Parts: sequence; C-alpha cells; structure tokens
Amino acid sequence: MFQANVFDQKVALVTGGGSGIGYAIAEQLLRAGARVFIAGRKEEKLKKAQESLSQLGQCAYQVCDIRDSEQIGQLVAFIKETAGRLDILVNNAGGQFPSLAEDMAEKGWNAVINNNLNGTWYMTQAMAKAFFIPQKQGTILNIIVNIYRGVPGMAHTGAARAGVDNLTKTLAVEWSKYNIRVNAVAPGIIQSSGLENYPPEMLDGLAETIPMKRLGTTDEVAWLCAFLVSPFAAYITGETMYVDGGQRLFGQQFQL
Ligand SMILES: CCCCCCCCC/C=C/C(=O)SCCNC(=O)CCNC(=O)[C@H](O)C(C)(C)COP(=O)(O)OP(=O)(O)OC[C@H]1O[C@@H](n2cnc3c(N)ncnc32)[C@H](O)[C@@H]1OP(=O)(O)O
Ligand SMILES: NC(=O)C1=CN([C@@H]2O[C@H](COP(=O)(O)OP(=O)(O)OC[C@H]3O[C@@H](n4cnc5c(N)ncnc54)[C@H](OP(=O)(O)O)[C@@H]3O)[C@@H](O)[C@H]2O)C=CC1
Repeated sequence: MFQANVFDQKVALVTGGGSGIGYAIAEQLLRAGARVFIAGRKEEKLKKAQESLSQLGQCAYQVCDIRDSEQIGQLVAFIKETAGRLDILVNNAGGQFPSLAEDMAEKGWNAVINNNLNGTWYMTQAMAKAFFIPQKQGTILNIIVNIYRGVPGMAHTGAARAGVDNLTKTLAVEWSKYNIRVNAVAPGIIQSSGLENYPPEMLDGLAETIPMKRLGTTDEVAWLCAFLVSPFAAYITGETMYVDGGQRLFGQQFQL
C-alpha cells in the first residue's frame, strides 16, 4: 500500500496537520502521491510544517479554528479555488487537559466538547456538503482517543470522543449512498508534541501499563490512517480501529 502513486490525483485535508500525529499523517499521504492541505490555529506552526512537508509534494496551509464556521467556510473556498476538489478529510485537530471530573469548570468542559465534538462535526458537515456529497465520493477519518474503558482523568474528552465514535457509525450508514466512507482511529499514548501538554510526572510509568511496554510513535498511527483512507480499505466503513499497543485491554490507566 505504500507505493508512491496510491493517492495520485487525490486531495486531502488534515486538520491539526502542523504538528504531531497530524503532521505524520500528512507526510504519509504526501509520500503516496496526495496533494495535502493542513489547517490549524497557529500560523507559525503551520508555515514551518508546510515548508518541510513541501519537500515531499504539493502541500498548502490555511489558518482555521475548527470551532469557527466562518473560518471553515474560508477553508472550503481556498480548497475549491486551489485544488477544485477534496477526496480525503482527516479530522485530527483536537485536545484537552487533565482534570478530575469534580474539578472541571463549565467553561473548561465546554471548551473541550466544542473543540473535539462540535469542531469535528462542523468541519465534517462543511466538507461533505461542499465536496463529498456533490462528488458522490470521499473518505472521512476521525482521530479520537482510547475510550474503551472510559477516560478517567479526562471525562470531557471521553464524552466528546465517544460522540465522534458514534457519529462515525451514523455517518457511515447515512452517507454510504454518496459513496462516502467514514472511519475512526483511536490512538493509545503516542510520543508526540501533544504530550508536552501534560506534566511529566503524569506520564511517568505509563509505559508499564501498556502490554507492549512502550508508547506508540506518530508514524505507527499514520500508517493505519493512510491505510484507512486508501483504496485498500475500500470495504471498511463505520469502524473504529485502536492503535494502542494493547493498552485498552490491560493495566491501570489512572491512579484513583
Ligand atoms: C489523566 C490521564 C493522563 C494520561 C496522560 C496521557 C494522555 C494521552 C492521551 C491524549 C493525548 C492527547 O490528546 S495529546 C494532544 C494534546 N493537545 C492539546 O491538548 C492541544 C489542544 N488543546 C487545547 O487547545 C486546549 O486544551 C483546549 C481546552 C481543548 C482548547 O483551548 P481554548 O484555547 O479554547 O481554551 P482555553 O482558553 O485555553 O481554556 C478554556 C477553559 O478551559 C479550562 N482549562 C483549559 N486548560 C486547563 C488546564 N490545564 N487545567 C484546568 N482547566 C483548564 C479553563 O476553564 C479555561 O478557562 P479559563 O480558566 O477562563 O482560562
Ligand atoms: N498524543 C497522544 O498520545 C494522543 C493524541 N490523540 C489525539 O490526536 C490528535 C493529535 O494530537 P497530537 O499530535 O498528539 O497533539 P498536538 O497537540 O501536536 O496536535 C493537536 C493539533 O490540533 C490542532 N488543533 C487543536 N485545536 C484546534 C482547533 N480548535 N482548530 C484547529 N486546530 C486545532 C493543533 O494546532 P494549533 O495549535 O495550531 O491549533 C495541533 O496541530 C488530537 O486530537 C489528540 O487529542 C489521541 C490519543 C492519544
């Protein structure tokens, strides 16, 4: 599947493609021939990523907060003007902060739900209506988190990502008539820029709670993502695949 022409003529959008897992996904898609757009909130981060990704193929960036419908509209217009179509949407942008449920402020809860559930939905509906539905073709991939046993210590993101997990199933059915596939990937703990948002002591000893005794790499997530949006996964839809070294099945995820 990693032959250089798998995504020839295909246009992809990776949200949060300026760093970490999103960057690694953009890289895999470019290596296999796609034209790739990356989006995020911070221009400097996007610009730097675009400069290095452009060594692999055609890559452009646009500042876009996935919670802002107006900015999403501008992103739609930019992709239409420059590429004329979109084949692949990877909803990777997201994040949260660790907090016990009882300590969460309303504003914090809403920020995380808005970012991960509402933002993902706004982006998905906009891209489907502008491109996938009229084209009668497209594939959507949602990056969530390991929600298999709940998400103790981050209840807001557990609730938001479970919403996206279920949305994945619903849209896979509703939009099958438009030849749109919708899947999700649930990473375990991945050694990426995202982990800089957590105090190091919170990450201490986490590898021991994973059957494979190590964190995952961004490439290990990106390889699965590239497969799921490729023609090699043509009959897979409504699926959530875990890439977690077995974490969901074993051990303690959180000190109660
Ligand atoms: C446990 C298991 C470990 C296990 C550790 C390992 C887990 C690995 C699994 C997952 C890993 C990843 O996802 S790694 C990816 C991580 N990447 C990210 O999180 C980056 C993106 N995240 C964000 O942008 C932010 O976290 C998010 C809140 C979602 C959106 O930011 P906004 O700019 O909209 O919001 P802010 O203005 O910053 O904050 C809004 C309110 O949210 C609350 N808030 C924000 N940050 C807060 C914080 N650190 N602590 C408390 N409360 C906070 C406050 O109420 C804020 O209001 P005020 O009080 O008024 O300010
Ligand atoms: N690393 C891990 O262990 C795990 C990560 N994940 C998930 O994978 C995804 C990628 O995380 P990772 O690469 O590790 O971490 P990063 O923090 O590096 O990536 C998050 C990306 O999302 C973008 N982003 C966040 N909020 C918004 C927004 N409202 N609008 C647009 N872009 C946004 C950020 O860009 P910018 O700052 O420019 O807005 C950033 O590029 C996230 O959804 C994360 O929660 C899931 C499980 C485990």
